[in-house]
Amino acid sequence: MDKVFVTDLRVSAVIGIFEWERRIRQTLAVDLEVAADCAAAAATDRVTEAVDYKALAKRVSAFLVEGEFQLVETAAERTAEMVRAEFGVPWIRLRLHKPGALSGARDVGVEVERGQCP
Ligand SMILES: Nc1nc2c(c(=O)[nH]1)N=C([C@H](O)[C@@H](O)CO)CN2
Repeated sequence: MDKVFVTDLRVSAVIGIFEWERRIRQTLAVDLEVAADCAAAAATDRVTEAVDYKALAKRVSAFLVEGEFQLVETAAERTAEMVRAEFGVPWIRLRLHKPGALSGARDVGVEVERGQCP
């Protein structure tokens, strides 16, 4: 299966369950992979035949900023749903990191995988 991926996409967003977290922005980092037919894009050499990683990153960033989610689970699940619907991809794996959120740990987060590989 071919994939298009974006790694370490940094987004500054409201995220968290505590009252103090609702008043600030924190960094989220997103790694995502989506199933894509790279041969079809390569055959035409046109981005219109590809999953445009620039458009994908822009939309994911805006979605996370607008969402103001509490849990990283909710943010990951809703983002995966949105990408599948709007970009027409049959499969996605998304890791959402909230670096520095846990004292004593470098990173925390979740990984979700949704849909079927073609
Ligand atoms: N499984 C989760 N655990 C926790 C979350 C979360 O989103 N998913 N969030 C928090 C707080 O917001 C934390 O990041 C700030 O101290 C705690 N546990």
